[in-house]
Amino acid sequence: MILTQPVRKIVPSLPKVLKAASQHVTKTLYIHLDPLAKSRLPEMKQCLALYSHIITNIYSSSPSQCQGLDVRILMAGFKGYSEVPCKTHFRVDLVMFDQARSGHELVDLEKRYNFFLTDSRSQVFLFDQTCQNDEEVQIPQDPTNEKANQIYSSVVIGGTFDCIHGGHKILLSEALLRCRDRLTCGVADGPLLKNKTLAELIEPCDKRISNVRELAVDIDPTVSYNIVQITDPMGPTRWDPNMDMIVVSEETKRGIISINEARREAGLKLLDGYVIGLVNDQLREYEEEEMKVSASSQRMRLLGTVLKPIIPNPNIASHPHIIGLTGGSASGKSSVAKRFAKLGAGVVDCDILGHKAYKKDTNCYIKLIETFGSDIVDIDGEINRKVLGTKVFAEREALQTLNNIVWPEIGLLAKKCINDLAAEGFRVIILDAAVLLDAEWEEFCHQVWVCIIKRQEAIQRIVERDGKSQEEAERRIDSQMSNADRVARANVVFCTQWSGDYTQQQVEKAWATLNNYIDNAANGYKAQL
Ligand SMILES: CC(=O)SCCNC(=O)CCNC(=O)[C@H](O)C(C)(C)COP(=O)(O)OP(=O)(O)OC[C@H]1O[C@@H](n2cnc3c(N)ncnc32)[C@H](O)[C@@H]1OP(=O)(O)O
Repeated sequence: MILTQPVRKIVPSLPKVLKAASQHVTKTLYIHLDPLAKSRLPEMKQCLALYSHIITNIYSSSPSQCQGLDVRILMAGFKGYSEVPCKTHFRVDLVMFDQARSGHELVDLEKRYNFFLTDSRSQVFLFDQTCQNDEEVQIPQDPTNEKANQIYSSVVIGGTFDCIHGGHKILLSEALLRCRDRLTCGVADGPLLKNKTLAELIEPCDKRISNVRELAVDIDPTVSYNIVQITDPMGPTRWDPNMDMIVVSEETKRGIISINEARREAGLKLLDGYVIGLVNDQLREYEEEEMKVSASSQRMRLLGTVLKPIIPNPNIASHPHIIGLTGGSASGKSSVAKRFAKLGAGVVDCDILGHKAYKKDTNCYIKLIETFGSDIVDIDGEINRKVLGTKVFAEREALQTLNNIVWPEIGLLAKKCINDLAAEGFRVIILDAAVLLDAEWEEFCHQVWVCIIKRQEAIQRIVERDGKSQEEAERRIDSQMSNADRVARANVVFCTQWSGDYTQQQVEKAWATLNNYIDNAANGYKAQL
């Protein structure tokens, strides 16, 4: 979409222009500022503040006006190059103008923007003289950002850049607006991610670096990029002499002081700082999510959605649909299974089957006593799980021996339960198994769903629920597979860290998607017949 109206009128008209434009787009909406829109502007200094204002407004209102679209503002128009963005990363199918033009102006515009298009030659004029009655926006003055109006050779930014959102795009654009030659971008990794919400869902650093690069080069191919992994908060600002200015958010502005202290000590030029405000999240529905646009909230919204494509399992019948539900100790797996049961799923609790597997006088029972000694037998003649647990959780090999004895038996019992539930008419069966992935029971399932919880929270739950000491709880968690490894094998992830309502909405989201998936698979099958 080409913004052609005078720049001072762009902001007031944004909600309706963005909404109208988004009706024509399914994936990416590029926004370009026509150079003529800049006519009658005062001096350049004030322009930068106005451009920041326009960019911030577009990115903060686009989530609600252009839901689901990847909105990208091309920097060329704001930096005074009219023809740079002719090679956008994604193909441009349609050119839109924010207002209708007449006569020679139209011919001129058409000529100028034909370069955007590849094979299709469509154009749309969104409004007939959109903003005649709209007020002109006043150029915002920001006394806290003294350096807001300067252009620098080398600019630096930093962040995690997970689930790229409007806040990241504002940070990047504000930096590019003031950057002439080189932009350094530090992408946080390793210890910097330790305390992040749902850190297991953060994309690998390589992927985040390539996402930032792809976006940055797309919106501004005129500068050179130095996009690097950082594992401490200062990254290359600690030693790189070729840096002039840093753009930070309200939350990280104190970082400028420590960076400049380190640079002073190293005898390096101090950095000027430019601070951008935090953007409110217009899509926020739950109080558990942050007020500002944040990757943490974006990750929270991934819970209950399909993160890894579902690959049909040829080893099992397509009906009933079997979900392997697993998670670390105290991850809330069984409570999630109960929620699915209420929605209509059949649940096979492998923990209960485990008890059944070594009931008195069964084969497993005899083998366990032979292997672990008669002291695991309680006065009632049954296996004392606490005693057995103490033996096996203290030693990896002993646990492996126990698993080798009981898993085949639990597996047989689970298959029988699945068949019984299918005969009762359940079309979805949840196989609730604590160590499903260790046992490689994915082969019995159509999908794997995983519950995760922060390590600290799991430890606290084990201490409170099972009466274990802090050390015992830590040992139990550390002896299990990590959340990151579980997530890597999961189609859907849940987290019970917040309120019951927040867990319930994850469960309902997953249930709705699953039922759609099963219906579509069934329809596809019928269509093939
Ligand atoms: C493939 C499967 O997932 S089958 C279901 C899991 N069961 C098994 O693997 C059978 C072997 N385990 C057992 O017999 C028992 O768990 C025992 C004897 C080791 C301990 O019994 P208990 O003291 O009653 O503890 P409990 O059964 O509640 O297990 C405690 C935690 O250990 C974990 N755990 C259970 N079995 C195993 C195992 N084989 N390997 C590693 N961790 C395990 C679970 O995460 C469980 O945590 P949770 O209840 O918070 O989810």
